[in-house]
Amino acid sequence: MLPALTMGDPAGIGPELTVKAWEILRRTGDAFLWIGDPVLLGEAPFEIVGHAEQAASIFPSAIPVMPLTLPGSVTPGQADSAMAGCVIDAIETATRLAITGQVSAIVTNPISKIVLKQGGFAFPGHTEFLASLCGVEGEEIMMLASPRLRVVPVTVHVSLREALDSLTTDRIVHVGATLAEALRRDFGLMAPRIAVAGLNPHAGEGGVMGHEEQTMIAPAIEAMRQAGIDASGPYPPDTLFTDLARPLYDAALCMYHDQALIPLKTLDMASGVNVTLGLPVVRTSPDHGTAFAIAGQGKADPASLLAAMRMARDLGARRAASKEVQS
Ligand SMILES: NC(=O)C1=CN([C@@H]2O[C@H](COP(=O)(O)OP(=O)(O)OC[C@H]3O[C@@H](n4cnc5c(N)ncnc54)[C@H](O)[C@@H]3O)[C@@H](O)[C@H]2O)C=CC1
Ligand SMILES: NCC(=O)COP(=O)(O)O
Repeated sequence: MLPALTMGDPAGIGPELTVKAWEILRRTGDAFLWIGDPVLLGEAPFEIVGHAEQAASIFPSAIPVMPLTLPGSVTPGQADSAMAGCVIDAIETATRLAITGQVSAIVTNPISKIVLKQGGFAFPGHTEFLASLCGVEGEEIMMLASPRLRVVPVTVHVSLREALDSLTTDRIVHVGATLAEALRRDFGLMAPRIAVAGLNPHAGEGGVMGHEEQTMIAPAIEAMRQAGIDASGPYPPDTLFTDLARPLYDAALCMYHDQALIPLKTLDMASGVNVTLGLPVVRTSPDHGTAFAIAGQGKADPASLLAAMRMARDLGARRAASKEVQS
């Protein structure tokens, strides 16, 4: 089986990345099925398919497309909320194919959150939408993974103020437990080590710079340890991502979005992958966004999308193997 790749925002770099990824992957045989309006593929050869299983044999010579029709023309770099319905359609179709076992994974091209919101979309991003489509709202967890770092933010697409208000010991434990399970099952780490970041400067410095470490985070670490998870911390966030610290853990559990994503994108923007944990299906995505400013100019680097494809393949294979062992 092969993964389904969604078109993402039609005015972003998704279409260009799709063609660039196909040009590279057609030589290695790592096929994908693209879901979108073929008008976005420009001069690249494509072939319409009715079923995902037709895609593999087509892939060496053309991009296999499960077609959708955009409601109007697209100017690269010019976002248009009238496209939202079709963008959402692509995600829904990919999810249906994954849930019904017709594709091995969902790989998503970037969407613009503001454009979709203006188009009436009720979710902050793919992560939450996919959880809803899969019937596991609240279970979804965002991980960003690269060769040098894995990070998981406990709070995701909310303002910093809201993030602080919504952090609880229970939520930290829940996210930590899902992370530990995913590191074992999907990443093949038998005894994963989770480093938990503090929230405040110097991890609170014994309560002088904030109390959340003592009242909320340390109890969560203790609860995880009681459950057999190798969690440690809370560590001062400013030194948790240094070259010396990173080899000491397999994933960093962070308290908010930017605490997690800034170090990852600074270290590894080109090869970072966004993975949604807690879903019944595999979903990966490049770590970057729509990059409207460079769309349609031939400048977009497909490295992160290629890394997302590779990770989808590896995670899908590990999940399939673990299902076989269980049955
Ligand atoms: N998974 C998703 O669907 C994601 C969507 N977004 C959305 O993307 C939109 C734009 O977000 P920004 O914060 O501007 O981040 P961005 O990642 O789109 O762009 C940040 C900078 O990186 C450059 N860049 C990004 N990807 C590149 C690539 N493949 N090759 C060369 N240069 C690249 C851009 O030109 C820009 O200078 C927002 O609406 C955001 O919501 C952001 C992250 C993930
Ligand atoms: N900053 C990461 C991001 O925005 C990814 O969001 P999603 O669309 O994958 O939920």
